[in-house]
Amino acid sequence: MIRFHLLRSSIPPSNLFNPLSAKTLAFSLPSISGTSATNLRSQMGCCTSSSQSSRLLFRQLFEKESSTYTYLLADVAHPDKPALLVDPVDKTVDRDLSLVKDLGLKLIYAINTHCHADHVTGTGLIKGKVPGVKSIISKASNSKADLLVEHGDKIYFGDLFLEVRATPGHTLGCVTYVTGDGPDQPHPRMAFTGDALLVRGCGRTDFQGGSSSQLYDSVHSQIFTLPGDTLVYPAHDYKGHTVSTVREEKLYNPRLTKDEDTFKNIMENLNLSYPKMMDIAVPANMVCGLQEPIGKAA
Ligand SMILES: N[C@@H](CCC(=O)N[C@@H](CSS)C(=O)NCC(=O)O)C(=O)O
Repeated sequence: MIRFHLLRSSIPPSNLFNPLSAKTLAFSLPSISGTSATNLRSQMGCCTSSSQSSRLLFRQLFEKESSTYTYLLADVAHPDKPALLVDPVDKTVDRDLSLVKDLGLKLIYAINTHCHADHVTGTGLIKGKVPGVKSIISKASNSKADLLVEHGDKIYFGDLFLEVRATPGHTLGCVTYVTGDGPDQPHPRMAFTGDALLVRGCGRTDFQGGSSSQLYDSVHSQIFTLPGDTLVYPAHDYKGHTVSTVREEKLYNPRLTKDEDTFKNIMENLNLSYPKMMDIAVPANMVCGLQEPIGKAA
């Protein structure tokens, strides 16, 4: 048996959020038995990530209709190779699960950065296809999931973890997941920013409880305070970018380098049309995604 746990502990509180009391949610899953996993272990120890960590396997995956990035992370130094997916999309679930299988990983979590408005999360489908996978979203999203996380929580997969940072503004429940700070954790750190911070952009703030003032504060207090070499991995890109760094965005982000009033003005004048899938995606994502492909669900 291997143990997976989500640890609720304090990280430096921001002026936005109350510090949390320590709480651990623990549960067990059967260990994987598989032979190919052992053979793959040594091959996967290097050259799989932009961050230097012998433990981390990292893949960035793309869904082209919604221009969404899904991220696969696993602790390949752990005997069970526990893995998680950040922001899976319903249309690419089979691709993602094939990769997990090929690499001999044990998927334990399907995580969302927020309740998406432009595509249906793959979380519900994944839970139907891989028994034991737990879905995760923020409590502040008011969505359903197996585990509802809050600012300061740590999501462990093997000996690696993601820290939860509340970054509301695009939606009320947006969070950024940041790899741990410690000698055995990936270096540089990696921030999965969802729609809070995009490469040279940011998420819109005109629906789902969005607020440009809140987004400005979230990015400056929770993302721009990370080390400059922290890799920024967004949930979307519409221009072909794949990754940035905190240092780069602090210097060159055309919206967030401005003062707050200018930022608010920019956000009020984006004039974006509503996402085509919004009326389907938001209700589905409130329950962590449809259990059946679109059109077949009751
Ligand atoms: N045309 C797309 C939706 C594009 C869009 O609105 N993207 C969002 C993130 S998904 S809700 C956004 O925040 N964009 C910010 C920007 O500056 O582009 C569709 O119809 O799905």
